[in-house]
Amino acid sequence: MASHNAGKVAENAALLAEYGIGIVSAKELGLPVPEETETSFLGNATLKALAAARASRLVALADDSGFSVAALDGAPGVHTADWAELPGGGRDYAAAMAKVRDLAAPHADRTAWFTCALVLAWPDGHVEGFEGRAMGEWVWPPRGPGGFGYDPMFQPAGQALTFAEMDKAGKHAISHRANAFRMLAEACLKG
Ligand SMILES: O=c1nc[nH]c2c1ncn2[C@H]1C[C@H](O)[C@@H](COP(=O)(O)OP(=O)(O)OP(=O)(O)O)O1
Ligand SMILES: [Mg+2]
Repeated sequence: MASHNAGKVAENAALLAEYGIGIVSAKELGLPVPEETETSFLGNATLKALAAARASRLVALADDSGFSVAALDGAPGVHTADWAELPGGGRDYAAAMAKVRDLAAPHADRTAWFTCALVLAWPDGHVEGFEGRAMGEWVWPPRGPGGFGYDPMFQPAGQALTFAEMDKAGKHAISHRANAFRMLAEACLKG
């Protein structure tokens, strides 16, 4: 798993476990954190998957994902992690969520969504990519202890709970990550 984010690694591990596939993370293998220089989720996922596959000589799965607000023209989008980054290293998601809220609050439209691009890469350079979304609204104040990242400020369409208030199965039933994973499983894991 070409990721250094424990929340993501856990969610993808649970999705893969249903197919009897175990993972080792790039962090556990001591692989470097690649610079995410592309302008799309699929572009950055491809770059991360290829870097890990070539370095580990294993099939690698990368997950590039982010939070988007309609009133902010899709920001933070591919820069979602950057908005949480602290100058001295580490991340502050409470501050990142507050920044989104401050910029979005003047706008009546509260539409928001998560995107997840999953890319599988083989050591020979072959790649397969899939993108999923979860539509909903941003809410304030943030609610819930579960999930990770921006989950406490996202309420999926038709739901009363935020992603952070749902249990793992509840988030997986409708998440951007599970939606992308369903396509990946259909194309690469079944049969
Ligand atoms: O389900 C989610 N629920 C809440 N927040 C989420 C979710 N999925 C992604 N996110 C946030 C975390 C991070 O701020 C950014 C992804 O950034 P992104 O570069 O793809 O991941 P990352 O740097 O955390 O780990 P890595 O690149 O090593 O896989 O969006
Ligand atoms: Mg990243």
